[in-house]
Amino acid sequence: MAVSQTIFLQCPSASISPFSAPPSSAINRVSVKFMVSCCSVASPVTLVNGNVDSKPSERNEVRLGLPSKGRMATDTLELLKDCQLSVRQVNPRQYVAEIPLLPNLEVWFQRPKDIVRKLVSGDLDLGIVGLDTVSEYGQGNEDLILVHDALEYGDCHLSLAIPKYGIFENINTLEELAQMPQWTTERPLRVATGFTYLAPKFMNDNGLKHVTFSTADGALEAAPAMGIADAIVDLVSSGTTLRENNLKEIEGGVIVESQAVLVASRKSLTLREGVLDITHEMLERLEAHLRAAGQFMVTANMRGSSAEEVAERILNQTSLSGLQGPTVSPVFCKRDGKVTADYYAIVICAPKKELYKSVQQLRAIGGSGVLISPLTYIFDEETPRWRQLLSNLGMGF
Ligand SMILES: Nc1ncnc2c1ncn2[C@@H]1O[C@H](COP(=O)(O)OP(=O)(O)OP(=O)(O)O)[C@@H](O)[C@H]1O
Ligand SMILES: O=P(O)(O)OC[C@H]1O[C@H](OP(=O)(O)OP(=O)(O)O)[C@H](O)[C@@H]1O
Ligand SMILES: [Mg+2]
Repeated sequence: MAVSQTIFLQCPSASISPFSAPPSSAINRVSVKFMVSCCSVASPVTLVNGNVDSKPSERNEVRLGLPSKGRMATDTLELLKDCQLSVRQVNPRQYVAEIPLLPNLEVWFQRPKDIVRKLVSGDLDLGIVGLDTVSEYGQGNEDLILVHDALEYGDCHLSLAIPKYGIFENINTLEELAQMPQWTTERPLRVATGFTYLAPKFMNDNGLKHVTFSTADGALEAAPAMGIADAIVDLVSSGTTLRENNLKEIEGGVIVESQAVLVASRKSLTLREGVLDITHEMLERLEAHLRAAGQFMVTANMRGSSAEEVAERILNQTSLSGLQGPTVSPVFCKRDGKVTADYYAIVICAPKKELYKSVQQLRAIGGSGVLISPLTYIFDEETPRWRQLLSNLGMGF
């Protein structure tokens, strides 16, 4: 079923029509009508995202969408490489690639918003993008499932920001902004944003009544100083751009906390052969890698009278207890013709952040020859996210 959202663009600034979201489960193809009302005649144009056919596309390959450019692109390829899922791309302008370790998988490089649109239209099965993009372009569509919701890069948040000066000087919360007497039907709060779904929805959900929106593709932070808008809704990560443009965030103004996520189409997971298996392998590798990324493996030698005695010394130190306690093994040598163990080799995992503290504690209890090595994976028992995914798909047990 095709669903339409009508956006009215006016010149010189645009105002987005009252936000009306279709029931999310009903969307499998989103068509957008732009009513261009700055010209003398309003002319509706219907655009369709992705597959124009109503049948699911017949293909045997599983398709993964990865960001083709922007700040997510390199980090995504790096993460996959760290999971031994290196992407082989013949040249940077070729948009299809492969992951040799996952046969039957095609990688398609796309702009992040197009990845989400193509998941919804059924032209992709899996994708890696920011949660902000999933929320904005997925519009709550129930066909989109977050397989991994925290890939630990691309951190930012979508936030409402207002000037630090003028009538906003003493406004520090969303509630205070909403209660300002200035906003009326004739003179609404003007918000500039590229997030034309989430921003109106947020304002609506929070009871801000007199609001209009204008949209632009970038450098939104300039809009208040240019007199085009009173406030902006945009992504913030370090906060530098807001600061440099004399803008501030306010309490209650965060719309989405975002980072990179692995997202899939429910239909693909349940109906397309091979999607679930590839998703399982990707999820296992991602989880095992991300767990390992925060830890180092530490080995050391320690003099002792028995493995238990050495273990006890280690366990008495809070930052040395490892994942499931330390591994302690005797180091044998021959003395006076007798095989004995005066030393024990110990292996622990130490959080990267506490590495130096761990080394100091090891030394303090007699550790020597301390070796530190990076970890590639920590595979635990079945990942909780896999169980959650199966139960979400109605396949749980
Ligand atoms: N400081 C940041 N600003 C914007 N996005 C960020 C930031 N930090 C992380 N991200 C994440 O990176 C994603 C891609 O942003 P980026 O600006 O690189 O590409 P884009 O917005 O698709 O392209 P363009 O800005 O050229 O339109 C965002 O959707 C968001 O999830
Ligand atoms: O909090 P900060 O670390 O300063 O980052 C936030 C800025 O980064 C993004 O812009 P981008 O660099 O993508 O440029 P754009 O406006 O052209 O999209 C975003 O739209 C903000 O403007
Ligand atoms: Mg950008």
